[in-house]
Amino acid sequence: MFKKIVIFGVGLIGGSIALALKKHPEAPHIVGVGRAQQSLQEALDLGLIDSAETDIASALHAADLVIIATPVAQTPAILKAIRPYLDESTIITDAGSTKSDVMAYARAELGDQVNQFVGGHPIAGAEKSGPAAAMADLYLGKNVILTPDAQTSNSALDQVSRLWQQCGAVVSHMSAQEHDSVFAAVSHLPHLLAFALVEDLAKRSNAELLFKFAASGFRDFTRIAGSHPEMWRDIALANKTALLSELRLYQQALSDMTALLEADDSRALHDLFEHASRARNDWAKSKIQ
Ligand SMILES: NC(=O)C1=CN([C@@H]2O[C@H](COP(=O)(O)OP(=O)(O)OC[C@H]3O[C@@H](n4cnc5c(N)ncnc54)[C@H](O)[C@@H]3O)[C@@H](O)[C@H]2O)C=CC1
Ligand SMILES: O=C(O)C(=O)Cc1ccc(O)cc1
Repeated sequence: MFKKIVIFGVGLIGGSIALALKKHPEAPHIVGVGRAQQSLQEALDLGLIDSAETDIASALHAADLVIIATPVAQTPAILKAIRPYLDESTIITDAGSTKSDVMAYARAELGDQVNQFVGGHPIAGAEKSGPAAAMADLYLGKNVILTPDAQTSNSALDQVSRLWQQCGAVVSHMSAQEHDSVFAAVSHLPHLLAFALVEDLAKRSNAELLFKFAASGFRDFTRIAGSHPEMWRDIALANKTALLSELRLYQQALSDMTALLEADDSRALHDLFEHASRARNDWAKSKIQ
């Protein structure tokens, strides 16, 4: 178990790591470093962290792990700021939703200490953000992807794996590039579609009427459009190439569906819905087991 952990960004993701670790008998001392004094104070009041620091040198003194859980575009500045205070055994990891950008930032900012960096991404979260949204059981049974490369130290990788296992998660490894192409399809694209649909309706002159009668299907499809704007701006820009390719595939799927509807192709529409419905139900069943 780590003895002193510094978390940059004590919101939903960083705060949930802190709460999960606090359930262990030998819980580490957890220091929070934040951008907004108010949310750091909230994290202290909620008992997510043991102390709050604004001074990076004191925050990092004798720290054995640094976790970056901020929007991904904050990563290079944080790595630059901590570099002078890292000793040779301090491990650095992150929880960002994109990984090629983060791995490149680590190579650019950490120099010969890049082997101490382990890229990570918990596949668990919510449309809610901030310290008050943190949950001790957020990671129970959930996947965490780590993206080691040829330079990553095995010992750092093992220790970060164990940290996530202590939070109840199931750890897998992938290259950063594979990670970004998988999550462009199953996470980043759906979030953009939800934002696009809500925005399209919200801009219409009869938006009030539309929202008044929208029901559970709309709620399910658009829940994630309530997510944090800065976080999603950063994810979209960081994973732009993979996301643009998913958007093009989706546009083609919409064009194909439009053509079927225009042609009143009842049989093809039914087959498409049947195939998609079976795939969705099989996926949901496989998640319950
Ligand atoms: N929300 C989700 O469901 C998931 C989010 N992630 C990733 O985790 C990261 C954090 O997301 P959340 O916890 O949801 O966001 P959040 O908004 O709940 O928390 C982020 C915290 O970082 C702080 N912050 C921002 N810039 C900072 C800086 N330069 N230095 C120190 N603190 C700073 C903010 O004040 C905030 O308290 C993001 O990179 C996101 O892509 C990963 C998996 C799931
Ligand atoms: O709210 C939801 O259902 C999510 O999908 C949360 C989420 C958001 C970003 C991630 O990188 C991983 C999980």
